[in-house]
Parts: sequence; structure tokens; C-alpha cells
Amino acid sequence: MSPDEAPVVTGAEPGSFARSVLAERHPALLGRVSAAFPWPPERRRALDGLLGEVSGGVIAPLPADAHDAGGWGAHVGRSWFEVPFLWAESYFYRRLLAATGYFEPGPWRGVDPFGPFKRDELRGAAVDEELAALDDLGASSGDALLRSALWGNRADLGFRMSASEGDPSASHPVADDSARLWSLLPVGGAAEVHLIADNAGRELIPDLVLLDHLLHTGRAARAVLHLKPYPYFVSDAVTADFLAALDRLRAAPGHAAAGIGARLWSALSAGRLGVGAHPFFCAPYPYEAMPDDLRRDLSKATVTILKGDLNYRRLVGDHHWPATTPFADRVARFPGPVAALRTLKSDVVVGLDTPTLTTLEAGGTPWRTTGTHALIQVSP
Ligand SMILES: O=P(O)(O)OC[C@H]1O[C@](O)(CO)[C@@H](O)[C@@H]1O
Repeated sequence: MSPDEAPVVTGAEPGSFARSVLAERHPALLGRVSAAFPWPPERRRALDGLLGEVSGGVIAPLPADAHDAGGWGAHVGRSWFEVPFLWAESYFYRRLLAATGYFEPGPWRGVDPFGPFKRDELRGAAVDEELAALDDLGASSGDALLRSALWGNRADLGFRMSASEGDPSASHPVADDSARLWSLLPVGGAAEVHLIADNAGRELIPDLVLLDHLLHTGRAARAVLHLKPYPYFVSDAVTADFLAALDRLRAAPGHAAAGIGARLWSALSAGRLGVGAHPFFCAPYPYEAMPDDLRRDLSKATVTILKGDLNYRRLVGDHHWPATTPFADRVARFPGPVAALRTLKSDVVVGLDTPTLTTLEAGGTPWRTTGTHALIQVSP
């Protein structure tokens, strides 16, 4: 099925998941951001204005002098609910940063409006427990670390605003190509692994542990971690979040985590671990539209690992595909082998086999958007 035939996801349908994100989660998030800082009157007015707009108005433009105003004109003047969901969500986060003055000269420049939420999570006891658990994992723990990076994707602050914590009901991924992933990364094979990160804190820490494992065991000779260039989707990791996660690992003396943090520090200093933050990682478009410089960079990868739900939507296209659409067909234009590690938190899914889909549909409980199911898909 071509993108012309599979409807693009929008929030137009009352009762749809996308509608609930736009109509409920975004206003709730604006409330939390408003309460998280002593914003001065002009910033508060801007946040209130955005709240009014997303609660029923039409999409307004960015200020004409915004550095990137020209890139966001596509759907201005339309209803938030009728434009592509991927665009609407991305633009919402860009407008939120405009309201808080993130890019403007002045005291609020560069202040992450989601910083307090991210810091709370990183300080939390759950992270202590997760770090301590690393002491029990032996050297041959690749599968366990892969699972922990996979399920770490549940730790997404935007998602947890409306979902309960607790263990996922399904611990077996609905698709599991992990054997294929390991076969791409033999020990001593001189692989270069790129990881397109998703959330900070409780997701990024297991991602870093996985990267350390790949480098330390010789499954990768080099790795590159791709972060967001600015705050996005509440908890997406920017460079400051990466450095905070690295500190959290290193600050666990006597525990395996400290050794992992020290090795990552050395790998960064030696250039065996690179870090990137390409502007396209905050763009409202699918990865098949990536610019040439990013395409060239990713084409060096033995495999690119994409974390999370949003990266998955951008990878396969944010359309209502039949769930049995082959994953390989949807990622054919990605520059090189690709692995998606994702818990399911939105409507889009491909690459399921028919028996799995039948079982999921027969279960009678929601499975696409609840974060209770996960997948590892690899192509080719
Ligand atoms: O952090 P992740 O796994 O990319 O999930 C973000 C997901 O959350 C949502 O923003 C909904 O809140 C989805 O639209 C999006 O795909």
C-alpha cells in the first residue's frame, strides 16, 4: 500500500488517540510547564495564548523573526486537528519554546521548560534501583541489556501523564528480530553503530549502557549517539540530558554503573563514541525526507538503532498502514540497516505477522497506544 492509499494520521476523528493527545495532553502539559517556573508576565501571557489556541483555535505562525519561521509555514491557518498529527505535535513543541523564549536573547534563552520534570525523574529512586541492578548482569548480558533499552522506552514523561506505571502486561515483544540485530554485530567485526535516542533519564541510561556493552565487548568499534538539538516531546534527550545521565552513571561508586560511566567518558574523549544533534531530529517529517548530510552520516552505520515511538512513526511513515505491511517495505529508503526498538504508544504499526495480529485483536484490550507491548524490528 502506498502512502497515498494509507490515510495519514490526524486528530480529526473524535475519540481517536491523536485527538486525545492534541485536545487533552497538550493543554495539560502547558499547565504543568506554566506551574514549573516563575515565568514573567509576558511569558505567562504567551503560554496562556498558546493554551487558548490549541484548545480550539487555528494554527498561528511563529514570530516572523524566529530563526526557523520559514520552515513551519505549511499548515498555518488550519485547525490543529486536521493537519498531520506528526506535524501538529512537532509544531506544538516548537511554539511552546517560542512562548518560553527558548531561542530569544534574554534570561530564558536555553532554559529547558521540561528540565524540572527530567531532573525529578533522574534523581528518583527508580533510577537508583535500575543502576544497582546492573551489578547482577554478567558480561554475556547483551539480550538483557537490549530488553532494558527496549522497555526503557516506556519511561516517557509525556506518555506517563496519562498512563499508569506498573509492569507491562506483555513482556514478549510482538515482533522480535533481536537475533538479526546481533548477527549484524559480531564480536571483533569493526561495526559502527548509530543510536537515534529518544527520551532522557530512565530511557537514556539503558541506551548508554547498551552502547557501552557494544563498545566494551567489541561488537562495535565505534558508536554515535544522536540527540535532539532542542527540547522536544517533553522528555526527549538533548545534550544536557546526556551529560546528566553520564554523571548519574559515574556517581555510583562501587557499582558496575560507575565503571560503565567511566568507560563511556573515555570513549567520548577518544572519539570512539560520537554525539550528534542534527536539526532534522526535531523536524515534522518522515526519515525518508532526511537531508543529504544526515543521510551520508547514517549511511556509514553498520546498523542504526532507532529508539521509541516517535522515531518509529517517522521511520515507517505516520499513516494508518495495515499492521501486516512488511517492515522492510516501509524502511527501504533508510540509508542502511535499521533496527527499531519501541514500546507501542500510538496507532502506527507495521511488520506484524497475521497470527500475532489476530491474537492482539482478539484480546479485547487496547494494545497499540498503551505502552504495554513492544517490538524489535530489523531490516534487512
Ligand atoms: O517517547 P516516544 O516513545 O517517542 O513516544 C512519544 C509518543 O508520545 C506521543 O507524543 C503521545 O503523547 C506520541 O504521539 C508519540 O509518538
